[in-house]
Amino acid sequence: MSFFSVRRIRKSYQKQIALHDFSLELEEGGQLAIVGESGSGKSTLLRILAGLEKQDSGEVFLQGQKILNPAEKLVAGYDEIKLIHQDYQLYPNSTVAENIARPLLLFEKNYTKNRVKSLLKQFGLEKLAERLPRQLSGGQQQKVAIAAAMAIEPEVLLLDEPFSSLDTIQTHQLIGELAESFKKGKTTVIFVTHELDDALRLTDNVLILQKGKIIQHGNSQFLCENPKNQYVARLFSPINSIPGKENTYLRPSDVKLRTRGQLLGHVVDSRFLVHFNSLQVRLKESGMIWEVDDPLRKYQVGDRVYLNWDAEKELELSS
Ligand SMILES: Nc1ncnc2c1ncn2[C@@H]1O[C@H](COP(=O)(O)OP(=O)(O)OP(=O)(O)O)[C@@H](O)[C@H]1O
Repeated sequence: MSFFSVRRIRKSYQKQIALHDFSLELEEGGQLAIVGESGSGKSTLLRILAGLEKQDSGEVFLQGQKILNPAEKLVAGYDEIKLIHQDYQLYPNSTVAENIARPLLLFEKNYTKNRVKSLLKQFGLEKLAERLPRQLSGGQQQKVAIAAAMAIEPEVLLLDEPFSSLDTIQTHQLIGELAESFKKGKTTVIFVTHELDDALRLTDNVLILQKGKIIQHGNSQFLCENPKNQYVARLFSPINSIPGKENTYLRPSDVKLRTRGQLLGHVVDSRFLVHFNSLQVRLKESGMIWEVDDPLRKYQVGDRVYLNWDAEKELELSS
């Protein structure tokens, strides 16, 4: 049996199925990102994994020990499994160091002092130790919340989109920093998010959840090259439907712009992006709009272009 083992979890709310037969194995120190759209069952799953919500069937084991749900245990939850979400509250009148020390109140003083010192270092919070939460940025507050959750050295850390209040730049920076500190501490982490980009900044081990079901599990290259359905494909880029070929699509980067060839169209819009111009091309025959990358920034609105591609780049995708 692996370190953290989730077997055939099912959960419904009234008639709504939130999770179908969810199973997972994770090794000690392993990291997994679960990507799913809103309502796909991510929060429900994490609450069940933490022993904070009762599943209809299925079991969770940590190091071979069964995680009991609230119907089976007097005090719900476990110190070994910490769940952090966006609304995690810091104590407003306690400093950063005191917030991190809070969960350690019953521990020996010297141990607490050393543990807080080591967490401040691990999370790069040493210079902020004496500040109050209101004197910190949103990202710094999140880091303190995560450091406090790790004070009692949980075996598993569950992160439920804890960064949604931050902007993209802050989120990416924070995830990068956390990824480093998790590696140092060898923490087993499950991170749920609806943003693939955020997931990949933490780990290349990604599981895609849709309507409570596991759709695909793999690394980013595998998922990008072999998407199981349109949702997985669209996590990486927009996709263009090929006229006359049902369920067959092309990524904008796989379309070649030429002066003659397969499909004729006109550029109707062009946007400057960092590595290429992104063109909107109206296809002459079907009237469809395709999104196409123009890496040489050659084409302008109004230009006539032929769109070509290699057959092996075609993606056959169910909805
Ligand atoms: N307490 C509840 N009572 C009834 N239905 C619920 C309850 N909690 C969740 N659901 C439903 O279960 C499904 C999964 O919800 P869940 O919150 O787990 O999804 P999620 O992927 O975390 O969504 P989000 O990204 O929006 O937080 C949704 O259809 C939701 O409406």
